[in-house]
Amino acid sequence: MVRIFLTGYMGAGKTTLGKAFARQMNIPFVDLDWYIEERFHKTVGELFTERGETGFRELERNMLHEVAEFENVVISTGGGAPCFFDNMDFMNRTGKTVFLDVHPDVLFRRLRVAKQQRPILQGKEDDELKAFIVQALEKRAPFYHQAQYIFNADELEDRWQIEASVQRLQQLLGL
Ligand SMILES: Nc1ncnc2c1ncn2[C@@H]1O[C@H](COP(=O)(O)OP(=O)(O)O)[C@@H](O)[C@H]1O
Ligand SMILES: O=C(O)C1=C[C@@H](OP(=O)(O)O)[C@@H](O)[C@H](O)C1
Ligand SMILES: [Mg+2]
Repeated sequence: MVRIFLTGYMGAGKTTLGKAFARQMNIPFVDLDWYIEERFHKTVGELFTERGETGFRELERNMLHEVAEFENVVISTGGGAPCFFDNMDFMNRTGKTVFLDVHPDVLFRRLRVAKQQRPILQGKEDDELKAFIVQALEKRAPFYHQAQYIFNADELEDRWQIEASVQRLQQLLGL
């Protein structure tokens, strides 16, 4: 039985790599944000607005516990999930955890064109976004570094890079 949790900052490629990796492994893929959106019939942005971040983090934890019941699955978590409650411990107990480590410059490049869907980043100008990413990474690093595996995910820009990353991840996990 394999249960793999992909963690890392927004834009690290958890969703992109998780999906491709699950396909290669021929097992189901669950993206925690998508799971939440389907369960609640609302976007992550709407849930943030309605419940505030505190309310979102509570339901995120509950949904994490729900998806961790699945067997033979690749789960991409939201970037904040490992940093609240005992979520990181919980994931380490129930599966293999991977931190997708990406250079802040790469995160910035990816996120400046994809910040709209991410409530925490909305409305930030480039300079502010860059500084915000660097600061947030510093705060979150102690949580991310509790993962059992660290994987460099700087190169996910096209189909070939994604495929190469999938192979590398399989090797890292010995699968
Ligand atoms: N197929 C792709 N080709 C090029 N860039 C992509 C592709 N998929 C994702 N990206 C870029 O990589 C970023 C990270 O994607 P995503 O998987 O959503 O990260 P995460 O789930 O960790 O937040 C995206 O915001 C986008 O900029
Ligand atoms: O880092 C965060 O706090 C968040 C990351 C998002 O997921 P992605 O990392 O998949 O963008 C999503 O859960 C929410 O917008 C909050
Ligand atoms: Mg994602």
